[in-house]
Amino acid sequence: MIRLEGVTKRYTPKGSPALDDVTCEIVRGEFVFVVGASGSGKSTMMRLLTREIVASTGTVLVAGRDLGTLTDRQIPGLRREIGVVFQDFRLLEGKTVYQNVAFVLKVLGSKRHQIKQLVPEALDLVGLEGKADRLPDQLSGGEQQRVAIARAVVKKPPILLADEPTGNLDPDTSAEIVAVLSRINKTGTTVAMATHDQSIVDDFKKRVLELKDGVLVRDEAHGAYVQEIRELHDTTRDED
Ligand SMILES: Nc1ncnc2c1ncn2[C@@H]1O[C@H](COP(=O)(O)OP(=O)(O)OP(=O)(O)O)[C@@H](O)[C@H]1O
Repeated sequence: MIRLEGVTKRYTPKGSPALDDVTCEIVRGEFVFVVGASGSGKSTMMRLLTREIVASTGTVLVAGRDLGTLTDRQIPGLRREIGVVFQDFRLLEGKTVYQNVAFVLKVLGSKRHQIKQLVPEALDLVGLEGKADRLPDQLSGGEQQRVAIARAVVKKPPILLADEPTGNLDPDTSAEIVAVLSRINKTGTTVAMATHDQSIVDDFKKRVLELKDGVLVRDEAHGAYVQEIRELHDTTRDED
């Protein structure tokens, strides 16, 4: 579904790499947290996957496409396969919740009857039933992020990328948002979420990819935000 092979990204030819020789694979249906300090390369990884930026070296494969050889005309096809959610919800302020979500389908050329079916389905999935006619400024931050998630998944993409989706939310609301992402993952969507929210990562116990200065330093199933010292002791004991 997603595969990085020896991927390095430099924003400037002589600068240090934002991603440094990263190799990893995310298979269909997985939920992965990408963690690391500010500047470690999380957003860079997300932006490579949507072909917003291109790798300096290495191969990025997404939904069966090699993004290094993708032509400009093939980019819309890639973007149909990927829903994206950001920290700053990026909603259209003058449009209602319903219109914000329907807008994506209109741009894609969906028929009216499809829009009428798919938008309420997406709003139900994120727990926004009954709020379709509100404007974004009549919603809480958590509700606005739910709209952004509904908008990302209404076209039923196989992949959902979320870049710090809880960065503007309080801890309880953050947990609700990740629960929504987890529910979407259970419908079969592959989810990758960049975050530096330690309690979220520790509570949800998903696969963790950790970046440090652009290097992938950890890839752990059911991981915590920080690698536990206890595990290191256990490993040492196992080796005795
Ligand atoms: N457009 C750009 N031009 C030049 N350097 C950039 C650009 N975008 C990011 N960088 C640099 O690349 C490195 C990785 O940045 P990136 O935004 O991927 O990190 P991050 O882990 O997402 O950080 P944060 O958690 O603060 O969003 C940083 O050193 C950053 O300064």
